[in-house]
Amino acid sequence: MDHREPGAVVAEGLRFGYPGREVLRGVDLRIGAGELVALVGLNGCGKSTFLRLAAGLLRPDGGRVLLDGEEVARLSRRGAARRVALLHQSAPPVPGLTVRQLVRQGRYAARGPLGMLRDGDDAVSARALADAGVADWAGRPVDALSGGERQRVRLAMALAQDTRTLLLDEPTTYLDLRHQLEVLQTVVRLRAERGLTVVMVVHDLNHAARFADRIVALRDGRVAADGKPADIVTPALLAEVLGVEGRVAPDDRGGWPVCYPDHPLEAARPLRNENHIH
Ligand SMILES: Nc1ncnc2c1ncn2[C@@H]1O[C@H](COP(=O)(O)OP(=O)(O)OP(=O)(O)O)[C@@H](O)[C@H]1O
Repeated sequence: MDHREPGAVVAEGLRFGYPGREVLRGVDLRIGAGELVALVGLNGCGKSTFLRLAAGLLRPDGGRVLLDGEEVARLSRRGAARRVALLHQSAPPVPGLTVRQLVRQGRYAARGPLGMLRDGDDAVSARALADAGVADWAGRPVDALSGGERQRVRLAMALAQDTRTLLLDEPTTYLDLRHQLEVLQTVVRLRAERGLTVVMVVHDLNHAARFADRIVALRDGRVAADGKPADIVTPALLAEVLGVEGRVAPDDRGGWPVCYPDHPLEAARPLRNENHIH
């Protein structure tokens, strides 16, 4: 795996804290170009913080993140936004702004120095609207859409950046089951068609196990487990990383592991091995 390839994401000894709260305590992770990785862990374990560091929106306190072999913290905002797009749960939309207008904002990094739209911008925006399944709402104000509809518009906005790397922070939040599957299948398809690298935070371990090539679990500010779903989705992962007692069995058609969570544990069980539980 060449970690200087376009699309590769590497974290080395990554540390970050908010005032009075240490969140990441040394994350080491190497994601090759074209991988589809699910990031899992308890609420507050630092998944969104990791994505924000990888997108260059936060600066590490220690260590670094490399995109295509270049240190993100040294890139300009625009330079980072040409390499990586982040879908996150952002602030409420500007009143009256239409879906088309919002999605075109995703093109800002690709524009010239005076913010001029370039040839092809409209085509890229239109393709992003179609890929996210929101083309029919292009003329509607974003603030008049439901939570689930807005979430798909956020996906379109991230796709409009047309980057090799996509970071998706809970892309299925607010979506009904059908649209959760539709978005995840779209992500899988785009990864296959365009060779995208995708890192997505998902809370549903069954979605992670079915759609991702690899699952990375964070706990206590570090990578607690990292591997193929079939290798690492076990009752131990449920107990030690997600704080749940449960069972795991292979899907009878696809073979991927399916979790049956039974009870929350009082606290996540101590890690059996300091580094990796698989
Ligand atoms: N802007 C901030 N200022 C201070 N603390 C913050 C800030 N953003 C996040 N935190 C804290 O940092 C920790 C990690 O937050 P983060 O959002 O990265 O977690 P997460 O794993 O994405 O959680 P969730 O699953 O709930 O989305 C949490 O304890 C959170 O309260």
